[in-house]
Amino acid sequence: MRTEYEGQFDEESIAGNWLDQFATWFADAIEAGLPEPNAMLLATADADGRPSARTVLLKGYDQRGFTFFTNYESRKGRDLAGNPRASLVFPWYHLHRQVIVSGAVRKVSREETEEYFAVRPRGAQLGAWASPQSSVIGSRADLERWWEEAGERFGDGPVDPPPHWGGYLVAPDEVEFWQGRASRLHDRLRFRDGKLERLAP
Ligand SMILES: Cc1cc2nc3c(=O)[nH]c(=O)nc-3n(C[C@H](O)[C@H](O)[C@H](O)COP(=O)(O)O)c2cc1C
Ligand code: PXP
Repeated sequence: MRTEYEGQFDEESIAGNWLDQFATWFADAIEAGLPEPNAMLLATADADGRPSARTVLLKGYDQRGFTFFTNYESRKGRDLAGNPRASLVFPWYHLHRQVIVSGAVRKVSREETEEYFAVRPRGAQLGAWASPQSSVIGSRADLERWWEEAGERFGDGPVDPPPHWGGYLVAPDEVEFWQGRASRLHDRLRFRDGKLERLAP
């Protein structure tokens, strides 16, 4: 398999900062009808440097960075407790683009978690209570029973976020915008320390 990439991206056309450039490319990804344009790979490492990666959904971004929500006691949550740094990759292959972020990670405020949790479908809210994310469990039936039990506990009332569930903010040290080009001579432009740098492909 071999795909030749086409595109052009240069110091003239890139925005003056990572945030504006990300907003432009994210809008392009949505406009292009990519499946789950807000899906991003999240790489973490534990305190011994053992890496792991998985997909999470971007739920917000602004000058501070990129936000996603998860279980704080999951593998990624444990990794981030011991080593609060991460890398994100937006894999927009159909556009021959990727955006790569790396930076420090911190939890968002409880208010921000509550605000987001409130707009999730009730089934997913109960799922957050039911699932001991990343733990080995006995069966699918156990999981469904825990979900039913959570539903019974909350009855018809609102479901609060579990204490072990919430958002993380990845505050970027660097953000790379990668545009595929012919002959593997891709464009790689990176914002770091407020400076724009070009990297070899
Ligand atoms: C498209 C997609 C989006 C996902 N989004 C999230 C998410 O936003 N938060 C989350 O906790 N898990 C999400 N998951 C599940 C994770 O990939 C992963 O299985 C889970 O978080 C457990 O990861 P861990 O054991 O490495 O902590 C998503 C999976 C896919 C395929
Ligand atoms: N938590 C889990 C386990 C998920 O699988 C996902 C998305 O697949 C999410 C959280 C985040 O998405 P949402 O808040 O839209 O359910």
